[in-house]
Formats: sequence, structure tokens, C-alpha cells
Amino acid sequence: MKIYNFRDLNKEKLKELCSRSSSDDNLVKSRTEEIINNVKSNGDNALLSYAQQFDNIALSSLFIGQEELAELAKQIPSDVKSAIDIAYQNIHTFHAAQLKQEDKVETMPGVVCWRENRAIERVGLYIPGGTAVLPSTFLMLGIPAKIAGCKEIVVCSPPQSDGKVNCYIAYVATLLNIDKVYLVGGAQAVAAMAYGTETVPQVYKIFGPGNRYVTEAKKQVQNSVAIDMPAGPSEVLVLADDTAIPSYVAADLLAQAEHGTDSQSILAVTSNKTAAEVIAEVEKQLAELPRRDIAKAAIDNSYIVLVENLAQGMEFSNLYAPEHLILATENYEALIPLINNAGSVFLGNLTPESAGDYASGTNHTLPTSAFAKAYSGVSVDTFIKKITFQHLDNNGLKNIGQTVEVLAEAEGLQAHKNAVSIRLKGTSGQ
Ligand SMILES: NC(=O)c1ccc[n+]([C@@H]2O[C@H](COP(=O)([O-])OP(=O)(O)OC[C@H]3O[C@@H](n4cnc5c(N)ncnc54)[C@H](O)[C@@H]3O)[C@@H](O)[C@H]2O)c1
Ligand SMILES: N[C@H](CO)Cc1c[nH]c[nH+]1
Ligand SMILES: [Zn+2]
Repeated sequence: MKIYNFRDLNKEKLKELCSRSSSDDNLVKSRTEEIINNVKSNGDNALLSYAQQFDNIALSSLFIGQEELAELAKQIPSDVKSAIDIAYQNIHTFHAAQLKQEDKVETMPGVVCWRENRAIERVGLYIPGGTAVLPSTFLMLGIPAKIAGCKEIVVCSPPQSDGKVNCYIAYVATLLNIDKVYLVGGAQAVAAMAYGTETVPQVYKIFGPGNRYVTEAKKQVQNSVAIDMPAGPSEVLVLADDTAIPSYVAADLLAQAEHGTDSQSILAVTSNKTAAEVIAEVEKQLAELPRRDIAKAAIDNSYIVLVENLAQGMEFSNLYAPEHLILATENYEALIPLINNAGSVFLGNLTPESAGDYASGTNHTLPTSAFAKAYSGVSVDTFIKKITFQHLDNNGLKNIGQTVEVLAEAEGLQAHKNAVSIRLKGTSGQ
């Protein structure tokens, strides 16, 4: 891992370090565009040929139905079943608390305004399955969708080599009462849900993380469909001082690195000594990992920034805007008010990021590529529209009428003014 000193970094270099762009971005863009156009024109045929090309399988059906899901779900080992059940409960408890009805507000006497939640009726969930199948992502998307009350939930995930989904995905589908999983991965899944095919229904909003093709496809279909956020290759920034435990920091860096070669694991650290200890630990732990080639490539793409103190580390972190921010210090409390840009934050030496990935309750579908500057992670709100309502009574009309008339006149919009004046006249005798 390259080491930089924060105080030596000029604006240009900082921008480069915080950028997630890569030399083949344009290639990914054009390939994705091609895939989307093919799905738009050729529907299911395109999906079947991409399954052959990317997933190496000649599919006889583009989905797995309820009965087969139930059968596959029976194969789940009991320890994994119990772990999924506990994760389900915690994620459900955390997300259920987000569903709140706001109070009505009387802005002037007789003028009452309020917002009501309505679930997005048709949503599409993408569950990654390329380098690793992620049933945890199914929980993270399916639970808030159900709590929000979404009526139609379309789920896409790449097929396994046997043309099915694994027993974990099947078990989560049964837990969530979802009776179909479409065997479609990558950009083609996003295109299918955005435009619909003979088999895959069109949805109003697409959710879920994925590799660069999936994330690029979500960006490209935004003219036709809403998306949750760009949630691409995983990232972590660990901010550490001398109270950090190097072996824990190394484990956290490697946890995100093993997701994919394009993951980023950044360390901002207050001392050379801790930096050296973390590097040694990364080397040691890396050698033991089954996915060490992937993790090593990601670590080689990552770097360390030496900072003078934790506040300066936070300054860098806010510029980088990580998906996950780990405060590996006993002094984390004082840093909380300094955090502006981060998807999800993990406080202190005993809080591994993996807890949030799987089971503490928070959502793991989070903005990457510095989009944490503007987006939040997935929550129940992401599956809901908030519709505003208002009601004016006689008193309210009198109180607000002149204000609206004057403003409409100022904008030169006579019909707007008339819509008030005609009512004021109509009610003046009452
Ligand atoms: N930000 C988040 O919230 C979050 C959460 C979980 C996972 N992730 C990230 O999701 C990603 C999952 O990626 P993945 O690859 O394992 O699974 P994936 O399901 O996103 O992608 C697999 C699919 O990509 C397509 N594909 C592969 N190579 C291609 C190519 N050369 N051209 C066109 N399409 C191609 C194939 O259709 C394949 O089925 C990881 O990068 C992980 O870090 C992010
Ligand atoms: N760290 C990923 C989000 O970037 C989520 C995940 C799923 N499984 C393990 N981790
Ligand atoms: Zn993870």
C-alpha cells in the first residue's frame, strides 16, 4: 500500500486519491450501453444469451418459482438458517422503527398541510452473485421493501452454474414471502427491470448494489426508472490512532478488499508506527485468506494517508466520502460531530464493519464512489414516496388568499390568481 502524507497533498493529488475512476471506465460504459440496447430490442433472447456468455449456463427458464424455491430452501444448513433468522430479526427491528406518520401542520389558521407515505408499487431488487452470492443483500433490500408495503417485488440475481439459485437465496425468498427469483445478472438484469421483457416485469425503481456493470447500468437507465443510488464496488476508510488495534484494522481493510479487485480499503492514520503495524498484519492475514488474490489486488489499489491528528483524518475522510467509515480509536465520540460524508459509521475498536454487513440491523446497501456526499444508504424511506396533502377552510382561504394573488400577479400568471379570487368571491357572502 502506498503511503502519502496529508500535508504534502495538493488539491490535484487529493482529487486523484478521492476519485474512484479507472482507466477502463469508458469501456464499461460502452459495453453496458450495448447490453441495455440489446435487452431493449431482444428481451428474453438477450437475457438467455448473456446467461450463456457471462454465467456459462444454457437456461431452460429465466426464473425459479415458488415450489422450487421452497425445495431449495430445505437444503439450508441449520446454523446458517439460525444466523439468517437472527439477522432478519435485527434488520427488521431497526427498519420497522423508520416507518413514521408525520403530524399534520397548520401553517396559518385554516391552512392544514401534511405528508402521507405511499409505498412504491413495483420495485426491482438486484442481488449480486458474481464473485460471491450475497443472501445478506436480499435481506437488506427485501425487508425494507416489505415493511414499506411494496406490492410487487421483482428479484434478479445471476444464475449459479446449475441454472438455479443457492439454498440461502431460496431460504431468504421464503422468509420474505417472495415467490419468484429471476435468473438474470449484471447490466442485463437492470435493463430487464427498467424496460421489461417477455418474462421480467418492468418496475418503477431499481435497488441494490453490484459490480461496475450493474452500477453503470443503473446510471444509464435513469431516464426511464428511478434508482436507489449508485452502490458499486465496496469501500472502507479506517481512521486510526495509537489506540487502534492493528490486527483489527487489518482485518477490516481485508474484509472489504475481498469483495472484488476494484474494492478500496483506505487507512488514514496518525502515526508511522501504527501504519507499519497494520501493513505487517495485512500481509500476515492476507496469506490465510481463501480469496487472497482478489483481496491482494484490491489492497494494491488502495493506500494509506498519514495525518497529524484525528481531526485532520476526518477532513480527509469527508473529502473521500467513504461507503463505510471505521473510527478505530478510543476517542471516537469527539469525532462524530465532524463526520459529514459517509454511508455508515462504525465506532470504536470493537465494532467490525462486518457486523453492519450482516446482522446488527443497519442497511449494507450504501453509496460508493463519493456519492455519500449526497445520498443516504437504503432504508424504508427509499421504498416510499411522501405525498403532500393540504386543505383550506373558509378561514384558511381568507388568510392565505391575498398572498397567493399577489405572488401570482408578480409572476404574471393571471389564471393562478383567478383560481383564488373566484373562491374568495364565492365565499365572501358566507
Ligand atoms: N455498495 C454496496 O452497498 C455493496 C453491497 C454489496 C456488494 N457490493 C459490491 O457488489 C459487487 C458485486 O459484484 P459481483 O461481480 O460479485 O456480482 P454482480 O452480481 O454485481 O455481477 C455479476 C454479473 O456481472 C456481469 N459481468 C461480469 N463480467 C462482465 C463483463 N466483462 N461484461 C459485462 N458484464 C459482466 C455478469 O452478468 C455477471 O452475472 C462487488 O463489487 C461488491 O463490492 C456493494
Ligand atoms: N460490504 C458490502 C457492502 O459494501 C456488503 C456485504 C455483503 N456481504 C458481505 N458484505
Ligand atoms: Zn462486505
